[in-house]
Amino acid sequence: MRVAVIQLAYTDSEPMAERIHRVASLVESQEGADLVVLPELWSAGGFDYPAWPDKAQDVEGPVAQALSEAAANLGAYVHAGSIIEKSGEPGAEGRGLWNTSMVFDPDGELVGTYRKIHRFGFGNGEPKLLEAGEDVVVLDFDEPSSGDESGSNSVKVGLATCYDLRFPELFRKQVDEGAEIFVIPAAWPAARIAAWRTLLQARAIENQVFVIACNTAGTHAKTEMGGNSAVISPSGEVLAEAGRGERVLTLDIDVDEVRAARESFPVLSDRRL
Ligand SMILES: O=C(O)CCC(=O)C(=O)O
Repeated sequence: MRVAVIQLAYTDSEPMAERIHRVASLVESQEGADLVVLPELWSAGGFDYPAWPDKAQDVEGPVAQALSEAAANLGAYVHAGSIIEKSGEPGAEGRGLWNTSMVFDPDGELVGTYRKIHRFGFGNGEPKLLEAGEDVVVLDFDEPSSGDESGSNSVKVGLATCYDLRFPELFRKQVDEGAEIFVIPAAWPAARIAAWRTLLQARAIENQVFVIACNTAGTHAKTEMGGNSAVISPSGEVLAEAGRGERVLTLDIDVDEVRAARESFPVLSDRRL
């Protein structure tokens, strides 16, 4: 499976409509990719809290339309990062806004959404403005190359977002639902990038999965983003890693390595529940 991780940089001065257009073109240019991944809240601005209500949209809004079209034109799965989702239903706390990831299939169909469960901000930002997601999401992707020995040719992909990375129990739940890859878009600041790198490796090692993590670059809302998007193997090897600036990481991963790692070192079967 060829993966393209688009570590996007943006500033406060780029209007949202232009950014959507730029990002959709970048996605479409990833020829040969089977899965393209974008960062968290790139359209609304990860730390631009005051802008969120105005930039909120539903899962059929401008970001969804542009990325659905890009996925279909490219013929690849696209994890569109996340949007500030505004829904007609208010939600448990009456706010009606969520930090929601969207995934499109190679026909451009929306095949999954994930509402971020752990809200970041310690009383400000997400906990003040957004609802918390409630559902663990693991999607089935068609594997592009031939299937494994059992004849199966689908891959199970678990979704999480940024701050969720600090909550290992979410990822264990995904593993219990069969996850072989975790896809994690983020707007993780430079100030804590050492923790990001360590936690990505930890989640890969302890769950024996591929981790595909797409962070934001650049500085917006006075917050410098940390970059260091990465793809990590089921044994914790960093297969590709970006630096601080805008960059696309492209590489092939073999999902059979997950099954092989779990067979040769069956640590998950030693869990005591
Ligand atoms: O946990 C962190 O240090 C960063 C989390 C974050 O920025 C987010 O979830 O948006």
